[in-house]
Amino acid sequence: MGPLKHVPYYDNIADRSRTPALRFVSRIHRMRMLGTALCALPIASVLLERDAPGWVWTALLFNVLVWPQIAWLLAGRARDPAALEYRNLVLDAAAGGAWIAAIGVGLIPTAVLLSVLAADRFAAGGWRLVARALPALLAAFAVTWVLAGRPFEPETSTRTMVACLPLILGYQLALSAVTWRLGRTIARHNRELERITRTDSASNLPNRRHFDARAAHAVKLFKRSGRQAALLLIDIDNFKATNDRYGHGMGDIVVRRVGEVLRGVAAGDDVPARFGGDEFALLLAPADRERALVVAERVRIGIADLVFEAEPGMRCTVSIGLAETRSAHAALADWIRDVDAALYRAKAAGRDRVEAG
Ligand SMILES: Nc1nc2c(ncn2[C@@H]2O[C@H](COP(=O)(O)OP(=O)(O)OP(=O)(O)O)[C@@H](O)[C@H]2O)c(=O)[nH]1
Repeated sequence: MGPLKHVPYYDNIADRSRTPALRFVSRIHRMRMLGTALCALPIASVLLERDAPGWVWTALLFNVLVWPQIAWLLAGRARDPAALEYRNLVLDAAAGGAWIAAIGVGLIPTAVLLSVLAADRFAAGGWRLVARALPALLAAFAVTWVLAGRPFEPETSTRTMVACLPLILGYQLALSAVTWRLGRTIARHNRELERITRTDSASNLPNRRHFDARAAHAVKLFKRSGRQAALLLIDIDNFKATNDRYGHGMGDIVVRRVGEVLRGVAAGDDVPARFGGDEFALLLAPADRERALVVAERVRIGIADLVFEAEPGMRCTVSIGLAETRSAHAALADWIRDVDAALYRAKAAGRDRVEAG
């Protein structure tokens, strides 16, 4: 088994889909197998009519059965599988050009082959790939056409037209399905990316940027429609001492557990968030002072009651400042200033308490 370790990990077929580039190659591989098989039907129909020699049939079988596997292996082993697959797609186009010449430019199969070749290249690499593939297609067509004695038989028999149907119906549908699946994957990735950009990874809570946007919106809503909201700033008490005594790792666990308490307390449109460092925020919307005081007390007690398995003797308390929206708040910063002042009073009064501003 020694030499195996020199083989790239994606040499194992089951591993091929592990990178985006190889997923791309794998998608093209499946489409190539389907496409070449379906393209072969009208080509074979014309070759039968033209009584083509054995070596032409061998070339067709090679193109349908062997070439997709070679392309797949080459792309899988390449340093840059996607770049190699683009080259393979250009070779596919050249093969297409040669077959169009071999069938004497039969009108219907030529039109269908050209449309599939163009759509496929466009789906994989846009206009650039179409522009790269076109000269290869034309060159292969010209060489084959001259070598084959310039055959030109545009009429298409009924059988060849019927042989085009699976390509027209099946392949275009398969290509649409691939494009649709790709669109769904991109949409899912975008959602995940958006979630990551608004989440603080240590506490798994929305981050300051997201919080600021939601709190600023709450200020606007209050001005526009009088919808009351309340803001809590929650600061861990003596967190530096906790870090010094139990280690930074335990401090990180505290941050995560505080996040869990805030998430558990938040309801409806409330926004729990990591405000920064050892400070957290909870936007309650809608909320009057009464609800804010009740929720703040639940947060304070919830955190004071936390038990840490790794350090059963460790306790964590928080000081909380709160204020509801007021007409004096021209902007979010004014609201935060009020809440901060209340928090300062809670710290000054001995910590582990709630103060309303
Ligand atoms: N482990 C850990 N520590 C953090 C994190 N964020 C901030 N801290 C620490 O939190 C501590 C905050 O210290 P201070 O601002 O002095 O406040 P404090 O010690 O909590 O004291 P008071 O707020 O006055 O009760 C600093 O030592 C920071 O390094 C974090 O994500 N993980």
